[in-house]
Amino acid sequence: MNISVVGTGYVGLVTGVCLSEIGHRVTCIDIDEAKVEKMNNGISPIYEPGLSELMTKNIEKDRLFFTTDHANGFYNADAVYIAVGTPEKEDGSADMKFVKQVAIDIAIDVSKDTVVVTKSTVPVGTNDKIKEVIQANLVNNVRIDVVSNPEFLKEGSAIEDSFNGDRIVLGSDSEYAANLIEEVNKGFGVPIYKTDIRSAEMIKYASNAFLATKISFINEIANICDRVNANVEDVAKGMGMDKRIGDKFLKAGIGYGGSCFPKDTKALIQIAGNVEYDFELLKGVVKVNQKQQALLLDKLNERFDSLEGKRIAVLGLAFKPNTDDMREAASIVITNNLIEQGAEVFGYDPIATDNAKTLLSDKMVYEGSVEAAVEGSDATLIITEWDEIKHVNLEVFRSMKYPLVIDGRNCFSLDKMKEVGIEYHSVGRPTDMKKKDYIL
Ligand SMILES: NC(=O)c1ccc[n+]([C@@H]2O[C@H](COP(=O)([O-])OP(=O)(O)OC[C@H]3O[C@@H](n4cnc5c(N)ncnc54)[C@H](O)[C@@H]3O)[C@@H](O)[C@H]2O)c1
Ligand SMILES: O=c1ccn([C@@H]2O[C@H](COP(=O)(O)OP(=O)(O)O[C@H]3O[C@H](CO)[C@@H](O)[C@H](O)[C@H]3O)[C@@H](O)[C@H]2O)c(=O)[nH]1
Repeated sequence: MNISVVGTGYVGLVTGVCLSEIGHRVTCIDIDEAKVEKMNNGISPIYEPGLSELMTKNIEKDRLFFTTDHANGFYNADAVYIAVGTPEKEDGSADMKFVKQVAIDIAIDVSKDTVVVTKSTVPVGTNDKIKEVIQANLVNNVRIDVVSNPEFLKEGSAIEDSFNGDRIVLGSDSEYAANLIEEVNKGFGVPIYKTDIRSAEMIKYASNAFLATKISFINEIANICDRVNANVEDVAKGMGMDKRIGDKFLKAGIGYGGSCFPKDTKALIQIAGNVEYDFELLKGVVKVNQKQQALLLDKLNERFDSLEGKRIAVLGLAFKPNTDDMREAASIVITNNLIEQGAEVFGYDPIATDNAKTLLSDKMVYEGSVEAAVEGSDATLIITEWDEIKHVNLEVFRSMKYPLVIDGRNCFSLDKMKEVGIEYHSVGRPTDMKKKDYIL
């Protein structure tokens, strides 16, 4: 089929590339000229494992195109996918300005019967509004149906998730449109769940809120483990063996970041508030996450009287491994605070440094390797569990002024760190060693 995808961010580009991989003719549209020029030259504007290769392959097969021109991009489209951003507004609600603009673009430029498919995460009721806006501005005499098709991919494994997802959710009030989009997705071989529009929209928010709840829950348990000398990794393993609980998303650390959980939890609180419902549990989840992001700072401040003039190495800046995405990364809160306290901060990330430079303080120093960041530092903080960081030769920490590692992602074995003689603090795992016990 002929498909247009509007927005070529993490969701739009992955969607467009994967739809072309299963045989559709896909045109991706973006208003960002620099991005479109890059993509037309076969370069992916984002880092996502496997994306560049699939992109090049499908451009060469003549079934993947990029343009800034909506009319050209919509030409002959059987379906138009909306994949633009829905960022957080100041009050926590989702900003629909990009989605609204796309609805108007569709109304003006679509020239044949089309199914509009919303991939963006949008508040309950938005797809009905999208249809209203399109109908109110429609230039040509064409039929428009709407399908809510929320996206569940994770950054860093987006391609893998697209072909091996747990489900594809399609919400529509038109049987014809739902069946057409079911047909479009058949090539993914992922189970398809059809429902009404509002339930589909709610499935997305409820799923993200539930996953965020699991993370905040295990982080609270970790904080208690810290105080009672239990090991949260063993606790999570033992809990996860119960199939009703499941073993996923129980990794304790310094909280969730990224472009989705932080904004979607707040948006759901607003969605509930709009119908006078106080979502108390989710408010707690958000509060716990804010507290958790400061955990490494608390541990560091307990350890030093003052951070003034201290050299602190920060390993990992992206919000999670295998992505260059810095949105809502814990590194933002942590490095800003360190710099405010007068520390000199030396950061290293294998991929996200360019994006970090646009977001972090200009007092940050960026190094090209773990070794360079760590050397001569008073403390090393681990923020993102990149493989390169998890598998670093532990001897590297001996090049610090004093080998003190505070790990927000539980990357290293407690026994190994003790054996090598590194003062090591992690999240929810017992540390029985005092400073004097460490080999210098
Ligand atoms: N990032 C994720 O992992 C993820 C996963 C699932 C769902 N989502 C949801 O998907 C949506 C998109 O997220 P993202 O991270 O891909 O966003 P993004 O910010 O990375 O990309 C959005 C793109 O849309 C383009 N755009 C804006 N207005 C446009 C217009 N009128 N016409 C054409 N292009 C336009 C922007 O230039 C940008 O390239 C959001 O609602 C998000 O919540 C994101
Ligand atoms: O056990 C865990 C799992 C994750 N995280 C953190 O949670 C955040 C989000 O991680 P992840 O969910 O893997 O990445 P995202 O790309 O943000 O994906 C989430 O958000 C997307 C956007 O809505 C959804 O599509 C995905 O299904 C959902 O997992 C990151 O900061 C992780 O470090 C933890 O702290 N502990």
